[in-house]
Amino acid sequence: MEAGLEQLAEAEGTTATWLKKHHLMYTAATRHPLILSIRDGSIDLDSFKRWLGQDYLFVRAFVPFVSSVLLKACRESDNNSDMEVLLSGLASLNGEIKWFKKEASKWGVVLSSIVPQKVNQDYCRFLESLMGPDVEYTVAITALWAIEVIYQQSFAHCLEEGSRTPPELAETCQRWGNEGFGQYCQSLQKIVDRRLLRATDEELKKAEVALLRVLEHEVEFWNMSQG
Ligand SMILES: Cc1ncc(CNC=O)c(N)n1
Repeated sequence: MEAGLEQLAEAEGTTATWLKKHHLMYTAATRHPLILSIRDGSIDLDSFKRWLGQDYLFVRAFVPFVSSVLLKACRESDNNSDMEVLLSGLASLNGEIKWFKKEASKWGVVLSSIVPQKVNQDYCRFLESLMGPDVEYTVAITALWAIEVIYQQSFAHCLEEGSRTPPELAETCQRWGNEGFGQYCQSLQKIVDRRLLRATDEELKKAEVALLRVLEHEVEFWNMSQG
């Protein structure tokens, strides 16, 4: 039984093993009360607006982070297609920033006067800590995958059958819950698993720690938005 499970995990990749090992934290991040309240329609719209404003600032800080991972891929990757996956992710952030501006005006959220909260600053500082040339590509792309997959899993949950997501929030859920974004996350996960197969023990440890830090920051980010 034990060996069977381990073999399965190995066939699935290291990321799947880690998500099983840390499933409580993973569930805390992807099934947070704020997400569940979107899904059941009981969401407090002030929480949503707070999330919207703070997430806009986060995404602006996320652009240089994704660029730094792209730069590492160009320099360190053993596979040509990594660059294309990362470039598509970077390109989609252009539309995302435009979407935030449109969505903010729809809700009467004035983006120019949003002040980053401490939780958001801490998360952005964490991103910055992964941007230096001393951080391995494998570690940085593990964090990127984790950041993306948490949003994908969270918002896809709000689109599942039986969910009662308010129609005015459907577009938000679509943005990260759509199938194309799901495929992007899977592409990232495949890259991470491929890199982890060739990683040193030290890199493996650092990558797993990066995943855990992302999970913690994401839970804090939802908590902050909920107020
Ligand atoms: C806090 C947080 N985590 C992940 C994402 C998703 N990535 C890019 O949009 C996001 N927007 N915000």
